[in-house]
Amino acid sequence: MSAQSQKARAAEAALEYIEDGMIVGLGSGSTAALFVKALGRRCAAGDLSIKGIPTSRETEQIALEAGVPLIPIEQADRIDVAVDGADEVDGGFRLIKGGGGCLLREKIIADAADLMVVLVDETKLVETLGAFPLPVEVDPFGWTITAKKVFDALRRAGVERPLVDIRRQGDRSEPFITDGGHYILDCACGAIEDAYSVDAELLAIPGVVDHGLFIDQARVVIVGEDDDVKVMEL
Ligand SMILES: O=C[C@H](O)[C@H](O)[C@H](O)COP(=O)(O)O
Repeated sequence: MSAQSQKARAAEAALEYIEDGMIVGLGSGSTAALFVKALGRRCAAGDLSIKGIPTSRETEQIALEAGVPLIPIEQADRIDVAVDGADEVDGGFRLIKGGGGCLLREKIIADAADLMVVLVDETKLVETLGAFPLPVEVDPFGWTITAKKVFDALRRAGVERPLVDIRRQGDRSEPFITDGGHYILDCACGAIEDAYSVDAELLAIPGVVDHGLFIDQARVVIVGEDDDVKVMEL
């Protein structure tokens, strides 16, 4: 069975965490999109009354098409649950996110939510984070200087040979621009043994806006399998 159907199974299972009246953070990426569509079906059927806050323009569009009622984040005094995908998940529910460049808004919403639920297919489960390049969101001003500092920071945090590369888009001549107007540096680390050090080192660099390591945020991980779903709670 394909990763796509595992993702769809996880997306359906996440509906168990959604109750009437909730404010729901809507993650980004292909797995979160399946959840948003499933949520839209429940709303359209009149089974659920919720308000969603999207973590990206793309998710906003998907939610509008799916019929999920949205509110601007400024109107929310709390977020009950954030449901999102991930690029990697380790045994301590630490994540790498940002493969689609949405990490900053995803982290703002996950941090504000009472509960973060992560949806993945089996391929995303890892023993050690870092095979997936860590996305680091940076201000465009001085990004070449920031990139050197990111390299040094990763070395200090124990990554032996980091490769730091700016993400490009389109014909690959232009830098990829996030919804917040920033650039992304993709940092091939191989293995991240000490996520806390990487987090602290990167956040100490002035040009770094945020990075794709989500530590101590996910409390529920739903893994879509071929014939089932595995729900893991911390
Ligand atoms: O920026 C993108 C997000 O962090 C996604 O949630 C992450 O990349 C996983 O995406 P997908 O579900 O498409 O694998």
